[in-house]
Amino acid sequence: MGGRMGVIRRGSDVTSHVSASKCAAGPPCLQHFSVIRSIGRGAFGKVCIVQERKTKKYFALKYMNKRRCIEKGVAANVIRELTLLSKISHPFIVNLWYTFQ
Ligand SMILES: Nc1ncnc2c1ncn2[C@@H]1O[C@H](COP(=O)(O)OP(=O)(O)OP(=O)(O)O)[C@@H](O)[C@H]1O
Repeated sequence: MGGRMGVIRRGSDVTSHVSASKCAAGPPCLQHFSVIRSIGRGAFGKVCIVQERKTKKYFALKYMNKRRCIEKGVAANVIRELTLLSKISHPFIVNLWYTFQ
């Protein structure tokens, strides 16, 4: 997905996610998921439910336009959020499962 990055989260109400043959065994990428439907929108990204082709589990995928984040001066904030989420495990905070771009 050129110019965009995806963040895979697993939320309390969205639990479960592919494998396009070429990258089935590789690192997570958009081709590993089927997009089900849009569920939300934030200041710099959109969120949709996706299903992992291999496991059939559903996740919330947040995707954003990298150029727009840079132009608006929020890239550092996005990276800070990702860094924090990757270290946090709490029942009241969405868990970060994968990131890719
Ligand atoms: N894991 C999730 N499960 C269900 N819905 C979600 C999940 N993550 C995000 N959403 C929905 O998508 C919306 C946008 O989320 P997003 O994280 O992009 O923005 P935000 O945190 O609300 O605001 P900001 O853009 O300022 O960070 C949320 O308000 C929520 O409705």
